[in-house]
Amino acid sequence: MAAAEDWSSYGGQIFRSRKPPLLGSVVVDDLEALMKEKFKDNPGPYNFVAGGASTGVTQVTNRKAFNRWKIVPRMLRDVTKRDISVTLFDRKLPAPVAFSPVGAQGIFHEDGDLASARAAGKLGIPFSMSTVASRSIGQVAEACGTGPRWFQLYWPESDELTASILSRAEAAGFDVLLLTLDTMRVGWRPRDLNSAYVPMAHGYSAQVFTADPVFMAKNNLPPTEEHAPFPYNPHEVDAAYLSGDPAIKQRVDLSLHVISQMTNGVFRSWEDMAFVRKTWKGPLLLKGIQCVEDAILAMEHGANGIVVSNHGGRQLDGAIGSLTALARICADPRVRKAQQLGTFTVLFDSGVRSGSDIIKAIALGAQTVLVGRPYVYGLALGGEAGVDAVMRSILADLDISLALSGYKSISEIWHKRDEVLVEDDT
Ligand SMILES: Cc1cc2nc3c(=O)[nH]c(=O)nc-3n(C[C@H](O)[C@H](O)[C@H](O)COP(=O)(O)O)c2cc1C
Ligand SMILES: O=C(O)C(=O)c1ccccc1
Repeated sequence: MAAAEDWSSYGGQIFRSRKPPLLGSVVVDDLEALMKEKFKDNPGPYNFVAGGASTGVTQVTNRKAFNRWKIVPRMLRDVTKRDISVTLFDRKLPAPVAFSPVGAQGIFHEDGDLASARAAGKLGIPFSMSTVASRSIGQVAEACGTGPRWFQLYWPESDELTASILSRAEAAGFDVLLLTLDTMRVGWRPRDLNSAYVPMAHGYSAQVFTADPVFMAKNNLPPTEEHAPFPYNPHEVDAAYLSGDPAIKQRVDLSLHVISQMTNGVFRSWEDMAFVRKTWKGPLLLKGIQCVEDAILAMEHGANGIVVSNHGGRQLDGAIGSLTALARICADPRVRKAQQLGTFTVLFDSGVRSGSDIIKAIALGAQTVLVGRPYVYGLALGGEAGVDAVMRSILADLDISLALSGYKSISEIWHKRDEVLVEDDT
């Protein structure tokens, strides 16, 4: 592992360069607006990433939940030397930060998932590859380089297919599995409905499957590493499909078969978990947990941890804010004890945008947070370099915020919840 980076120096580099930051702003909301502008003639991909479920209230609640807690900074403490690294599953990570799994990245940039995986790998931050990625398992694994590789599973109906995907992910060096539970069917998303656009229907999220021998054998085809092109125009894809263009027709039809395998409205049960637990030997985390009872059930069914998440407010509208759920789950003495013993790991996502957000999540009991939309805006605006810029900004903000709070390390924050935070929703 390289010498610890001084993440806080990122701002100084910008000032010395006398040039605005790479993407024009280091503010996530600005990047969202810049992406909207860039995609104004083809708004589907922007609507897809920026939108939430139904009225959008849970997406807003996720952000508001952070405001319910405030950090109480301490002065005159020796925090010149700090360490924002953490250890997860016996591996040292540079920061308590990972990439959330995001499907269909090929709709945002020509390099798709490869750009994000390369940026993650060079930073040494875990990249979570989605089941509905736009590139194959082998391609993403290579792009991660020496960085940690996590794999996210949307649970296929066929056990044979599940076993095939998991064994290929393991063979490609993915060593942590996130099993997403909150998307047995995709939520009601008005923005996607209004633009009549989802990437699945255009063949941008089937590459894990089209490279899979079991899936392709069921369709009487050989596995392929090919992927859909960029730039693309969904109207051209539709027109080609309707006119019977055989290549496009095959891509879209296979993509529809993928949907019929998962996110298809067939809901699984806790009993079904035994198969995934038996099939995946490494750490297994359940993504989408929002209450204490389900965290305990996760433990009882042999999961090694959870990702407290509401999918960035994209699934159940009106759901509890994810940070509020985190606080309730980690206040439970059984969860806390298992975390301390190292037998259960609690990660968090949905709404993380800044360094202070990360400090709050850690103080409330998360061991690492995942970041979703912010890096996608970086990808859409600047490919690999754009993703790198977004993540470096968040890490710099985290390191500086840790110092200004008067703490030296992430574990100090984790152990001192009552000292670090006060409840105050002004
Ligand atoms: C465009 C997009 C695609 C996503 N695709 C997946 C996916 O394939 N699998 C998954 O488990 N979660 C997926 N998510 C949810 C993220 O993993 C994560 O839970 C969420 O984005 C976190 O909230 P944030 O965007 O506010 O950081 C997706 C989110 C977005 C924005
Ligand atoms: O949009 C999502 O949140 C998501 O999980 C997904 C589902 C299918 C394809 C791409 C992304």
